[in-house]
Amino acid sequence: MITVEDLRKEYDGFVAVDGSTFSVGRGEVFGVVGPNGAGKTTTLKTLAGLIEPTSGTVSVAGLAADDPEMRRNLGFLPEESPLYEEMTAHSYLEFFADLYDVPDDVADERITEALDRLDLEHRERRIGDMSKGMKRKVAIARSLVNDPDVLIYDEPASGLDPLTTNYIIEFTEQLAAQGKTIVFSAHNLYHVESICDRVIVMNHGEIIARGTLEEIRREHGSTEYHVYTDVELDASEPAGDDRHESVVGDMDAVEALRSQAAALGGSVVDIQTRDPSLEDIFLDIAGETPEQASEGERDRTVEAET
Ligand SMILES: Nc1ncnc2c1ncn2[C@@H]1O[C@H](COP(=O)(O)OP(=O)(O)OP(=O)(O)O)[C@@H](O)[C@H]1O
Repeated sequence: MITVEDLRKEYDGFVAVDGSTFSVGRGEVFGVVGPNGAGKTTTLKTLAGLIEPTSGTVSVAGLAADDPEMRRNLGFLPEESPLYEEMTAHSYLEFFADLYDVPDDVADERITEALDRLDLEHRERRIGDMSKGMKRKVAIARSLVNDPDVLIYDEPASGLDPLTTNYIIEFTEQLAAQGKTIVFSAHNLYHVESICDRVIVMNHGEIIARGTLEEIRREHGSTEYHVYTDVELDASEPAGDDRHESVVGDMDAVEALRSQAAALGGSVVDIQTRDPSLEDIFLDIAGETPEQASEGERDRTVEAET
């Protein structure tokens, strides 16, 4: 559905995206993950035809990203959505449906359905008086007025309270189940873990890992074993109910803990495995946490500006 080949974007000599190649299949939920400044927004805006690449190609459903026909079949949710503060959600969405030449009756039905599904309360309020979460829901509804096959969402759940965040993530899942192709970016890796089929992990403009989460997990990061004993061990931490928790990285170490507990007259009462999170994986690949990478990005930007 989407093909990106050797995409590069420079801003006055500053390389924001450096040779990205990836493809997204029809009906897939594809995550673009990375810390601040990694190049996610630049990548997404290029997919949406809003930024012209310095070099490389982007095609959506066989059309070039700047083809007007492609733009009609795409819904873009910017990271910060400028909304018309004086309008109500409904009139604002009608206005956009009109821009896409959606017939009034179809638009009305589509808008009501989207706002119902998004559970937007107080929809007759002027947008300027709405909360951040409500505004984001209006922006998401806006991305749907033309009933596009492809949705490009830049940080759809960033900066929202956990309840609204979950709502938006679940809604995105429903859109995928309906057959929409969705590309979305996130720096909070947790969101991606729950809904993406495949991801690319970006850092400093480059793709540093790609694949399904399982593939990436297999390749980077390792499973943790949380071993609970009824006696205190050398490196255990109290875990309530007279239990003690030790965290180790492989089964040999688990067996060593079992022997240690037995030597002290105790035993292992529970073992839980924990897969590495994408945060752990990022640290493994990039050698820094996403937060450290963001800091570095700021430094790099300052250097580039001076
Ligand atoms: N118009 C621009 N002019 C100059 N530099 C830019 C411009 N837009 C982005 N950049 C720089 O390009 C790099 C990538 O930015 P981009 O917005 O794509 O990253 P991001 O991963 O989306 O980050 P964030 O999560 O903070 O939005 C950053 O260092 C940014 O400062």
